Amino acid sequence: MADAPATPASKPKSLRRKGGLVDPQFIRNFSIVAHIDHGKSTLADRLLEVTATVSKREMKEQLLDDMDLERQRGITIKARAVSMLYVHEGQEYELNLIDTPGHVDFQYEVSRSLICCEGALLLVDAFQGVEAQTVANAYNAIEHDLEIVPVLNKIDLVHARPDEVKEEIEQTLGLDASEAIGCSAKTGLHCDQVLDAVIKRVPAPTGDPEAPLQAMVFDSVYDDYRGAIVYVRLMNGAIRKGDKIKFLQAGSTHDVVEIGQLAPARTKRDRLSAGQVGYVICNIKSLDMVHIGDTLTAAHGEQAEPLPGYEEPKRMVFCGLYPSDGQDFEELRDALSKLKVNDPSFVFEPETSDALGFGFRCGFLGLLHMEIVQQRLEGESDIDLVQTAPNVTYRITKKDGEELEVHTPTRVPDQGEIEKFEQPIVRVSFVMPTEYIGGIMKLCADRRGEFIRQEYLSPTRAMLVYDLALAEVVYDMHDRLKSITRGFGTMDYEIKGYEEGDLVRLDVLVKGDRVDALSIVCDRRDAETRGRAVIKKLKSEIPRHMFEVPLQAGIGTRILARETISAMRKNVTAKCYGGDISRKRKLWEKQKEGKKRMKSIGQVDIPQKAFLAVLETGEDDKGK
Ligand SMILES: Nc1nc2c(ncn2[C@@H]2O[C@H](COP(=O)(O)OP(=O)(O)OP(=O)(O)O)[C@@H](O)[C@H]2O)c(=O)[nH]1
Repeated sequence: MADAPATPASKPKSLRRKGGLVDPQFIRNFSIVAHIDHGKSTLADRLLEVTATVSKREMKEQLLDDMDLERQRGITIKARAVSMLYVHEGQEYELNLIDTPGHVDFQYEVSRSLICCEGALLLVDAFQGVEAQTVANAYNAIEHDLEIVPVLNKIDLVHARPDEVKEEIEQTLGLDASEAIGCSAKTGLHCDQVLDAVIKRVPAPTGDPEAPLQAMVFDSVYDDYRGAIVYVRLMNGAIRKGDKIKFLQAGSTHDVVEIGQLAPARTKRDRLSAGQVGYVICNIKSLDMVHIGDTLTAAHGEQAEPLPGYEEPKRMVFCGLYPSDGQDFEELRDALSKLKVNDPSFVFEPETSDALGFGFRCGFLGLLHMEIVQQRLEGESDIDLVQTAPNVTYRITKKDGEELEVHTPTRVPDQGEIEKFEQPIVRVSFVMPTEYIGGIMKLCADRRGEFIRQEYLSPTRAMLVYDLALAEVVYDMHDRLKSITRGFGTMDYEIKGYEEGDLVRLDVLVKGDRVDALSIVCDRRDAETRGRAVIKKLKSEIPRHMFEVPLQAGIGTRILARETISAMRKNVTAKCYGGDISRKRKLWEKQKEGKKRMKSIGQVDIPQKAFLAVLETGEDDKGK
């Protein structure tokens, strides 16, 4: 367990130098990298408890995941930093745990957080073993030159297999796992050893507290009362309340109103110096002015060099969001603007669709990010939304030399005008029990994946690496992987770049009218199968009308698939014979509710679900 609290007789040596600056040699900055559900948040909670940063009574489960939504989904979305004091062999240390999001959509944030650390705990579930994100996150940490401390979690489980998992770590990552610490984040067993290992194995930061201020912005959150709260890691120099500071990338200068650390609540400090991690508040009224990865320095006097590599986060997935009721357009704009204040990586712009009216095209870092934004929208406003199917960003060079970045299939020019049609390609790693290798290979082959390599992690588990079009991955790759491997497979991907493809725009016509929200971009060779599948799905989703509704899919004027919804008079109250008017009313009410989620195109009512018909790949029809 933790060292006993200091008594006057055994007062630990302070980590401060004369003059009050914290001596960098007594600071350790580290993060925990892990595959989802391997216990990162639980371990973070335990470390806070062992260091008495939070008492058991105060300990709400998974303190670091403080957003409601994160708690619901059990996924750490935004990076956070907590400072803990810990006494090791009579010396006081400041341990800063920088929490990183584990999901690929937030890769840029992960990368910025890792720059702020000197070491990382590589947390692996001692039963599940190494998974796709374990590998991806570990490589990421190795690339950032971090000292990696392997930790096997959940050793309390009867089926834990620590020795095999150690071997998997050595085999896949080439790390020495002989001294890996076995712990249980749930019971607290050996969690103190984890902290001792952090102190012994993670190097101290090397910054100079006397040099000009240079700090990395690795996260920010928006607070309604205080404005933007900027999380920084000081590389060099010091910062005090009242200082004038400058963001080098954004070029803006501000007065520092408050500085402090998270312990884990915001705790004011007089100053922060090289090696430390904390927050800065400057009354900044919009998160748009704060860029993750930016460098903070002094506004006057000697300025520091910008830290390497600021990047705009890349939005790879787009979809349209439309209010079901056109009246709600302004309300939706307000809701989206409010969301953006807290999440600058999300973008939106107004767009009109013949089918859906006025709405917004929204850009996300990835599919999970999209889901999260939608859930927040639904949770925070009660606008009834229609969402179009997600698509990726294409690059098109036209014959007249014009270059376009296209976020929506409707904007794809006609085939005859296109010289070059490019799409994003990702490198995907799958980790799974060996018996499913065949299934995954088939899935990737069907999606025109390019095989890169296969590795055995242990006699029973393997890793497959493929290059695939991002468009093939964003739709349902994860779901298919889970179903093929009965839940035992995991995947992760990184963007490789753009490559030319044989792509076409496939249009859908409902009763002769092209429905722009139903257009998709796909590989020419898949167009017919996709077209058939979409039409078939639409047929099952669109209710019968009092007239025939022909459905067609095609490229340009060439029709590839056709179905017809036959006419019917729908009399839903017919079965309520007898005169019970209240039952009839209930049915009518229900119908009205259903109508709200519909869009009328021409004379045809299309339910919201039908707009997702474009996700149909037609693979099921091929007998898979
Ligand atoms: N038996 C056992 N269960 C554990 C242990 N540590 C974590 N768990 C459980 O594993 C599950 C996942 O733990 P989390 O801490 O939420 O995992 P995480 O890695 O933070 O997950 P994300 O935040 O989704 O990335 C929870 O149900 C925990 O209760 C452990 O040492 N032993």
